[in-house]
Amino acid sequence: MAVAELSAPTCAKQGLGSSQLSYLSARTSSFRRLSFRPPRRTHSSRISCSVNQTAQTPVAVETEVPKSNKPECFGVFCLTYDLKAEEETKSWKKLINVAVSGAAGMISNHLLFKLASGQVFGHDQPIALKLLGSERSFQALEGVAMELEDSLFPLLREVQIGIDPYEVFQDVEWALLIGAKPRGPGMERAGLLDINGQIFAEQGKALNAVASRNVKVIVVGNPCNTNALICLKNAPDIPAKNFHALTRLDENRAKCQLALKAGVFYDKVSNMTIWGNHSTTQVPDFLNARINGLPVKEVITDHKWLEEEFTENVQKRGGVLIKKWGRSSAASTAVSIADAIRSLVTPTPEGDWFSSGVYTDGNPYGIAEGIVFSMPCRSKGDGDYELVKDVIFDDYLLKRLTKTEAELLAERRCVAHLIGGGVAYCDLPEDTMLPGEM
Ligand SMILES: NC(=O)C1=CN([C@@H]2O[C@H](COP(=O)(O)OP(=O)(O)OC[C@H]3O[C@@H](n4cnc5c(N)ncnc54)[C@H](OP(=O)(O)O)[C@@H]3O)[C@@H](O)[C@H]2O)C=CC1
Ligand SMILES: O=C([O-])CC(=O)C(=O)O
Repeated sequence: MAVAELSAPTCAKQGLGSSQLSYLSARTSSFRRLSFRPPRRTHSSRISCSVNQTAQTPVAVETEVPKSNKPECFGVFCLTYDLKAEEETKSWKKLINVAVSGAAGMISNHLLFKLASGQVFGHDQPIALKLLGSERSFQALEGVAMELEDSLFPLLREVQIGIDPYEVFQDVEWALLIGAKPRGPGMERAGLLDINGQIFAEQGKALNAVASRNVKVIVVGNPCNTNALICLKNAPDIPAKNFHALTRLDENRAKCQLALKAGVFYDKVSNMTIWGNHSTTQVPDFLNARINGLPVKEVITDHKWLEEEFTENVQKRGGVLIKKWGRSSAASTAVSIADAIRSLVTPTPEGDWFSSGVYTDGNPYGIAEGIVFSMPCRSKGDGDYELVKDVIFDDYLLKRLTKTEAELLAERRCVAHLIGGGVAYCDLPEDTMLPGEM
């Protein structure tokens, strides 16, 4: 049976019972997933919805809301408008589909509103948000969708909520994978890797089956490097290069610390690389970074501070913040996800670069292949990136790189069963920690 026959809700009247319809739809989806994969839809067949009712003419909205062809639209987003006609008149770009997992979580609560406002993809870029939650979070997800409705963002054309990645990831061009289980008391890191690994293996398979062939994936849920590795290994039809683990928050933290020490505003700090794992072995590279265009070591002459205090402050910033806040960084993480996306969709300023955790195959630095490792990247603004070649290394940096590389190789051994690598063997270094675990 086709998706539309099974669950397409006749869209509820605005504000009346729409969330119940969406909820039922999502619940049936989770059953359907066992035996059915929905066929891929083409972009040209999609009719989109709008919240900006004054700026356009609805196709037919009177007392009865027309039937939507979207099986899992939410509330006001089920109203049917002819986006194409409007796009032409307003010279907007083609609608993009962006999936967000863990959409009812804290980071998403900041990020979704940035995405919908146009701050991230641009003010001429209409967007469809596809929110992935779970049975556990479904009500909260409805609450998020209601807040998005009430925000009246002109660029937000669709909101879908669901619990089945095979439906939510349909045709997505960006997948922001934030949802992950936090490490609980007494839980071994190997246990965390395994539990979250299962989530990212399933999501990789779903992306492989239904997402755009050129989908860009940013993995935020921890441990994000190895989760990204699991995800890409389970999505063999999508270029491995398209997968990122978020280390932009670490880059931003490092810039802030250097600016503080040098007594300059943080926009004067550039060329900041975070190497390696998003963990306490990460390496904030003060050898190649610059302040006001000068090497950091020329501006900050206290090299002991750079090697010890600065490095540790960045590595452990997440943990310190958790102690203060009682929860992990959410707002600044959302900002850094926005930064990471913008760095891929706008050209990198001449001479500068940004950090991202990317697949190491073919890297020019001699880092082991087959892992996801944060490295310096530059983009032409087309969603793709190149690794930066003109970086230098010294003994201190090389020693640190070896340590974070060893940690990622150990994490990879631990999840071998999830990446087609045979039997898992977990021998993680004892001091392996997420930034938030300090
Ligand atoms: N890379 C980085 O720089 C950073 C990464 N992080 C990581 O981002 C992730 C999300 O953080 P945040 O939004 O603050 O977390 P929240 O706890 O607010 O939300 C996490 C979401 O993950 C989902 N989840 C998936 N599986 C489970 C599970 N088994 N148990 C509980 N929740 C689960 C839940 O959504 P649902 O029920 O819908 O699945 C939940 O809403 C975490 O892994 C965190 O460590 C945080 C800061 C920085
Ligand atoms: O460990 C966490 O959840 C928080 C985290 O990654 C960070 O703050 O960098």
